Amino acid sequence: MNRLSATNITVRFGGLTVIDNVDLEIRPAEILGLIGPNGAGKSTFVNVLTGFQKPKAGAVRIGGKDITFTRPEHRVRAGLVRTFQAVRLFPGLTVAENISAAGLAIGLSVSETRKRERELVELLSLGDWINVEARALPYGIERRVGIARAMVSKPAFVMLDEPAAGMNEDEALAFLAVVGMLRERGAGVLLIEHNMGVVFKLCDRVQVLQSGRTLAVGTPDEIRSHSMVREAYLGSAA
Ligand SMILES: Nc1ncnc2c1ncn2[C@@H]1O[C@H](COP(=O)(O)OP(=O)(O)OP(=O)(O)O)[C@@H](O)[C@H]1O
Repeated sequence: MNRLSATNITVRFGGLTVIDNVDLEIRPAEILGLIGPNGAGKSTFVNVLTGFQKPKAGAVRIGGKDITFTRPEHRVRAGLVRTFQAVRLFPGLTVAENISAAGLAIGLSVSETRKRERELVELLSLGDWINVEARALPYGIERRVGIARAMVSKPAFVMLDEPAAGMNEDEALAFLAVVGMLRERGAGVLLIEHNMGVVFKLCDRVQVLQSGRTLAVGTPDEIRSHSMVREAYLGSAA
């Protein structure tokens, strides 16, 4: 089974160790929640997985193949994609054009791009929006188009860094359905999310980072009842 694995990852900024010897694994068709207080190192870790940050030590592998020092665009070709905290759509292009642009950018043919664009529009219920320019989209739809763009390459692993941030309740619920769909299609998903209700409902496993180290990893039930996690992070919210 092809897994995305990171072993013994260490990241330093100057003299500051931000990630300290952390292991993480994402399996196909699972959603792994990555949680922890502000500054715990979650975004930095995703940057290491996706190639935007070189680790000081450790290795990242997909299906055993070492990709630690490959560039982000190579990782996309290897099946690993991310969405960004800030949406990066072309404001003057329509939804359909934004999705197609992502397909053409990774070298798909025009006909294959069109085919995948239609599939994604259907899958993500974007039919009412295809001819709308990105600049005019409601926020939740904009984020969904961002996910459609990330999915054009049919990724095996998808990294979502606070994808529901700024969404209203309805948008967040619609979004959760989309993340579930990624899993149904067999993708391994890493989800950074501050809403613990969402994390515990959606994720198959949860990894807790604190000060750049793994405090705990387990099923939502295990994490909810983990005494150190409750003390350090969840407080009475659990
Ligand atoms: N480029 C950088 N240079 C120096 N320090 C950095 C850099 N990027 C992040 N840091 C520091 O690394 C630590 C981890 O930051 P990171 O953004 O990964 O945490 P996070 O868990 O994603 O936090 P949040 O939940 O607030 O997004 C913080 O102390 C942050 O200030």
